[in-house]
Amino acid sequence: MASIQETIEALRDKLHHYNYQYHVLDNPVIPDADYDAMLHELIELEENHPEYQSDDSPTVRIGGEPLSNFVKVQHETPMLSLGNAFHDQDLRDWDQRVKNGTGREDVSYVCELKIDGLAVSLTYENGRFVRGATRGDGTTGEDITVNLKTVGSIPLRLPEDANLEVRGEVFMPHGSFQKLNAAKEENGEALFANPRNAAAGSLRQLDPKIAARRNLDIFLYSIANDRGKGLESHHEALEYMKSLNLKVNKETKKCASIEDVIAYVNHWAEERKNLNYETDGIVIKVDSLPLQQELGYTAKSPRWAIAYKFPAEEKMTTLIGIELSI
Ligand SMILES: CC(C)(CNC(=O)c1ccc(Oc2ccccc2)cc1)c1ccc2c(N)nc(N)nc2n1
Repeated sequence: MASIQETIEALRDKLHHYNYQYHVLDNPVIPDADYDAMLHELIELEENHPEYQSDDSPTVRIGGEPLSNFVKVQHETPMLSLGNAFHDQDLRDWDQRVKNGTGREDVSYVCELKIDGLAVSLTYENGRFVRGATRGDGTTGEDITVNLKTVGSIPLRLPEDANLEVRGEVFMPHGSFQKLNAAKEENGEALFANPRNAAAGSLRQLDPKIAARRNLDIFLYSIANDRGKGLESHHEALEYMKSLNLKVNKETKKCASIEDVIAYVNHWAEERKNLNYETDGIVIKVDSLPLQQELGYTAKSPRWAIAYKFPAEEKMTTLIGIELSI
């Protein structure tokens, strides 16, 4: 007969696994009703046995008590911004600067969709999610850990005791955005102008139970401190992140030349309308980490990365109002 503690631990492991399959692999392995039943069984067990409470239990995803304010967080590694490109030629000029800066002709790149959401930083200690923060001004952000714990695609524990900080973009998928605005319309409340504002507004809620209802999602795109992993390329870093159950966008692609990059950019300039989340460009990075180090940084952004910006679409105007809690 398993002890209460063994039962609780086994339930947690199973729920973490089902959560990963559903939110990261987009591959549900049990019906939602079964997941909910197991989650409520765990909630009850934890309530009756507070001595086994754990802050990386799947039950934290429903959100605890509201905060009175957000605590400021200093980023160990600054969250930098990106230089912009608007035309194919800008990308060729940047490629030439990269080649001049490294003395190499054979530079390969990684292309990533630029998600129109909110940049965040996630810190894992001994394989457990211990802190999540907004970008803020790049040096100081806000601790929104309790809200990020409600995002199903953010693992609360990793498959190994890794210590790392990763960066990514939290976003609200189109379907969730439409549902949220329909509910606000129903309640005569001000609508969100776009999914980015809806995601930012949801993460700025002091009550994590509201964030938990907003169906937020995340794509991770860099490791801020790959201590001791000895990774050679950005592509490897992304593979390592995937091996840790971290969600990396599947459209990310390695490109052998800037012409391949331009082909990828022009493909997604059209294709992005078929995605179920907003993008505002493509981020291109030199793949080799040693070449990234050689190129270094300007005051606010890396020389080894650039953002190709898609032309902004005209935005519909909406009433600006105080967001009540839905
Ligand atoms: C490339 C980087 C700017 C992240 N990298 C950093 O922020 C960063 C920060 C300090 C670094 O090293 C330093 C350490 C200490 C001091 C200065 C730099 C290295 C990278 C970036 C920014 C925005 C991105 C975005 N919206 N989408 C995708 N897909 N990728 C993105 N990538």
